[in-house]
Amino acid sequence: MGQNNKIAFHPISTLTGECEVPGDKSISHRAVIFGSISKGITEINNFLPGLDCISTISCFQKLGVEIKQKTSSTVIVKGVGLHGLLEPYDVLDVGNSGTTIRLLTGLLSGTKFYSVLTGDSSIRKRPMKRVKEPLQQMGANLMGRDQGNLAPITIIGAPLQPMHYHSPVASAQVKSSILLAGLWVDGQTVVTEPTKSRDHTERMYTSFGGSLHVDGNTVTILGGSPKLEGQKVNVPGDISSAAFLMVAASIIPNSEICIRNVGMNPTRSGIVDALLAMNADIEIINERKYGEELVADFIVRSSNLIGTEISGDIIPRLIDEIPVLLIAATQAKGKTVIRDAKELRVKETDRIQVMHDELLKLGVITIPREDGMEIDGEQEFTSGTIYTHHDHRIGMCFAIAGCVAKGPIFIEDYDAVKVSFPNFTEVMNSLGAICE
Ligand SMILES: O=C(O)C1=C[C@@H](OP(=O)(O)O)[C@@H](O)[C@H](O)C1
Ligand SMILES: C=C(OP(=O)(O)O)C(=O)O
Repeated sequence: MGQNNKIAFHPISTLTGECEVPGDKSISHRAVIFGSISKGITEINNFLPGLDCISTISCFQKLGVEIKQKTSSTVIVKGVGLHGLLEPYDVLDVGNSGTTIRLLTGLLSGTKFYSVLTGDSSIRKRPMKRVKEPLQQMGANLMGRDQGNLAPITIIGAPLQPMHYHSPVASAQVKSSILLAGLWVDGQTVVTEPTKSRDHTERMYTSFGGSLHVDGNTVTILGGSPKLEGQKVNVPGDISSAAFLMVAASIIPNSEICIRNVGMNPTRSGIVDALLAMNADIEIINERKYGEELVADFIVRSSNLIGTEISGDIIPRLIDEIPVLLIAATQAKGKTVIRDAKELRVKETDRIQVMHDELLKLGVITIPREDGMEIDGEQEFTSGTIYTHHDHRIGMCFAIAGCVAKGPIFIEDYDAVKVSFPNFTEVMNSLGAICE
């Protein structure tokens, strides 16, 4: 492990200032995807230059799309149209990105060519059955390890049929994978979810000129190779990245920060609701439309948090923020209970187990459950060393913990944060964090 792959976050007495977080990861992926399958130029501003989104760019370059990063966060895509994608000359490597592998499996299922998708050791453990089964029902010809349930996934493009899929999980990756496959279908593709998951695919498809119908938790798309046109996409700041700063300002005493231009899509804003339920001091100002999305500025001040229960329909609206909510819960008065969040077990890591194990290294006790966790508040972090298991969100959780610990927290494999928040250290430093 290189020297700069381990870092220490030290306790601090205040977090103050103004900042922005980088562009939304989910929206950045989709802007590259829709830009590639549209005709004409797509300009993406405030693109997230995180490793996951760079993986999406590199996959589409191998599929014959010209994509240039004018600056790290300004991307120009020369769209080739759905039928202009070319058989890739090599295996498509999605790196650490679950979104890329699930969405591309759907999109590539309807081509006329052969392609193979793989990724890092975490990706090769993550379930692909959730997209493989519905896509096979549509006629997709997919193979992979463990009877097609694990990457590497081989796709032999095939004609696809209309389908109404009732998804057992509320997953935007499953929904989007099927909808992207549905673009090839002569007829309707319908997806119904148990609870509504993030709807960035639906919003962006519409802004590129596609038409679909949303009725509650059901989305219907009329395929047959729609005519999509390149667009200018302005990506809002990622609320999942802002979540780390919101929790930090809430638990570090004497803090007041302003985070500008944060995405406030209602299918993503569960973190705000959960923190408000915990008595956080969050002021939401300048709420405004931002293309198809909503953004706002957040003022967050320190507060005396109280424990809460987080379960049910809110879970898909804050699934990636649960690890950092656990950090907030350690500093709250009373118990916090997380339920209905079994999905955490199939993310970059098993985030229930990893949070339990790494918190324990710092003297914080939790009770892991199959679908969540129980955690008592008013627990102190001792100084110590934790390991990210190459999960970006785990790394950032413990950076925040270090700010309120009794002594420094050392984070091994810290580079993982580059997956979604490449300038996390710089932003934290600008607000007064001490790390080295
Ligand atoms: O579609 C997306 O961009 C994402 C969907 C979510 O995963 P699931 O669809 O598996 O819930 C989320 O955890 C992931 O970070 C990004
Ligand atoms: C789960 C995540 O992403 P993905 O599924 O795209 O790897 C995440 O960013 O927390």
